[in-house]
Amino acid sequence: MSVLDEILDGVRADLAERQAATPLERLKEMAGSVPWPKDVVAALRSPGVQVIAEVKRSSPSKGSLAPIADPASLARDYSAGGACLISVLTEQRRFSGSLADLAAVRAAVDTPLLRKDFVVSSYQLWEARVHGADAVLLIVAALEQDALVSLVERAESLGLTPLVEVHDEDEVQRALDAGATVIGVNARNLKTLEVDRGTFTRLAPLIPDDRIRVAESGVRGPHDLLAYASAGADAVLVGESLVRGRNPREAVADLVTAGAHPALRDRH
Ligand SMILES: O=C(O)c1ccccc1NCC(=O)[C@H](O)[C@H](O)COP(=O)(O)O
Repeated sequence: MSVLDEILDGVRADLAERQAATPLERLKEMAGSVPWPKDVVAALRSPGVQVIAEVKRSSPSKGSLAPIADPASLARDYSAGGACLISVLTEQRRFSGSLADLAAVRAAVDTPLLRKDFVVSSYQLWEARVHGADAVLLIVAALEQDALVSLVERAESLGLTPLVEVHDEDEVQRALDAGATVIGVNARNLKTLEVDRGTFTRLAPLIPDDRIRVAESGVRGPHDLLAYASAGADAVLVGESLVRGRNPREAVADLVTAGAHPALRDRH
């Protein structure tokens, strides 16, 4: 069984428990008292290469990365450093995240938030809304095409921006067919878990200029942001190097400064 299939099995089991505890109708009522999500597309279209900073405690590829006892405090650092979007991993079994992390980060910062999880059901979109997300990750490899199309539409109807993640040429086409505006190319191969930054260079030209291209994984510092930028990235998504570094605010600020270089402005 692949790592993705293993993760998805766990996600479905945990989801069934949450659905039993909180019926969808209750979630819908709760969403009524949560502010409408922020415009993530506009934020990502700001001049320069934008930085998406991730709250990531552990991962299947590296195991434990950082304890992150206070995700709200880390998010405040990311926000102070100039992150355009904060990604909060909510998957529990392999990434040690939770919806409580998302809610805590929501209460701490005004920066737009991405719920980073393995979304297989519209129930998870409602959860994302209720816990304060503005965007949700949809992984093409985890979804049949009709499910992808329906989740993109449902996310947008709830005001959530879908970040549609791809790993190869076929998945780029599926993301485009599903009408995705924001497309993330993940350099981490879901079968081997190895990072190959060349994946972005190969796939970015297949994504039209009117979409937003996000380079995900493998950013160790400003040099990687600049390399992704020269291959066409409008934004980079960064986890490990920020949570393992000594000063997340400065690390984000260094990336933001690199992304704001005059040569990288007016890219949209
Ligand atoms: O990080 C993993 O090991 C992983 C394994 C299987 C599916 C997804 C995985 N990571 C999710 C991500 O996409 C990254 O957290 C994100 O792109 C940040 O990457 P990095 O900066 O390299 O931590």
